[in-house]
Amino acid sequence: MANSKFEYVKQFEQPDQLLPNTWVVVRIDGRGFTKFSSKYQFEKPNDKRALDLMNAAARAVMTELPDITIAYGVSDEYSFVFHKTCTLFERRASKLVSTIVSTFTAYYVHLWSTYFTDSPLSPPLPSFDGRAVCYPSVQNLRDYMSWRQVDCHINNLYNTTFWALIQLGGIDATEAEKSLKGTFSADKNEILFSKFSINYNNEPEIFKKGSVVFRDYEPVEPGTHNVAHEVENLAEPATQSKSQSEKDKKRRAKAAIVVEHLDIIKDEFWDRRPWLLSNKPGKIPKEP
Ligand SMILES: Nc1nc2c(ncn2[C@@H]2O[C@H](COP(=O)(O)OP(=O)(O)OP(=O)(O)O)[C@@H](O)[C@H]2O)c(=O)[nH]1
Ligand SMILES: [Mg+2]
Ligand SMILES: [Mg+2]
Repeated sequence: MANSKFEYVKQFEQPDQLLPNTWVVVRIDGRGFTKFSSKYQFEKPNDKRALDLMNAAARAVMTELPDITIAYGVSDEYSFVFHKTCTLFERRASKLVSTIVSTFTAYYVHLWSTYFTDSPLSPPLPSFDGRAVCYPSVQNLRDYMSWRQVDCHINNLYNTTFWALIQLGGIDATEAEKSLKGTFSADKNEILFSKFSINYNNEPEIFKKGSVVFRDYEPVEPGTHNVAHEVENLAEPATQSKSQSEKDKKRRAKAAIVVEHLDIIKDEFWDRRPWLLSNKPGKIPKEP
């Protein structure tokens, strides 16, 4: 077929393929959620309905995009991790980011009324931005995840203390900010405990640790017969029989996608779930 004289405009499209063999993280973040959360009267500092809604939307994204290995969410943000061998959309950044952002936003709006039963959405509707970043090593990826979880902890400890001072201590925001200026974690723990008898350790895990979403198979008990070994011994994709990889794919599709509030900084989380960062994508433990 002859090209039209307009077709040259295609040349203006720039390639945006992400670096091969790197872990791709797509992080999305709610636009103007300071205002949005006040419009819908989110509870301060944490609104369980809002977090459950974020988690439900993230689960839906992971169900629709089986290439996502793991996701981590806190506040109005979510990070989705693609395996380093992932070739979805030829690793084009704009396709990956826009698909995640629109799928997440669509489910956020669709599921809104399930979590906010008494406040129907009205314009301006919630929207999210997104970006993709490549991490070349497992260590870099884990440091990224740790960075987000540390951020969750620091912000939550601050916000919990700040709002306790206001809601329980009866002081205003300016005074609360002033009394927290220059304080360390230990000081905030002390303020919570001595002034309000709140033991920060007893705060809900979802607030303290954020939410991690992943496909679950039987976790490996440290020091026991190990599925990790089996995962490592599974054949490379090239040598793995077609029927086995088909079976794996089916089990992966059927696997439960769980939302947990666990420490993802320490090794234990990753050691118990070796399929998450395995060199061999989609390799899952053998069935018992
Ligand atoms: N009250 C309340 N507010 C929340 C909750 N989760 C998120 N937020 C609000 O959402 C904001 C998220 O912070 P940012 O993403 O940095 O700020 P933003 O207003 O969304 O601005 P942009 O992301 O730059 O568009 C917080 O500062 C809170 O105001 C919650 O559970 N309760
Ligand atoms: Mg935001
Ligand atoms: Mg944010």
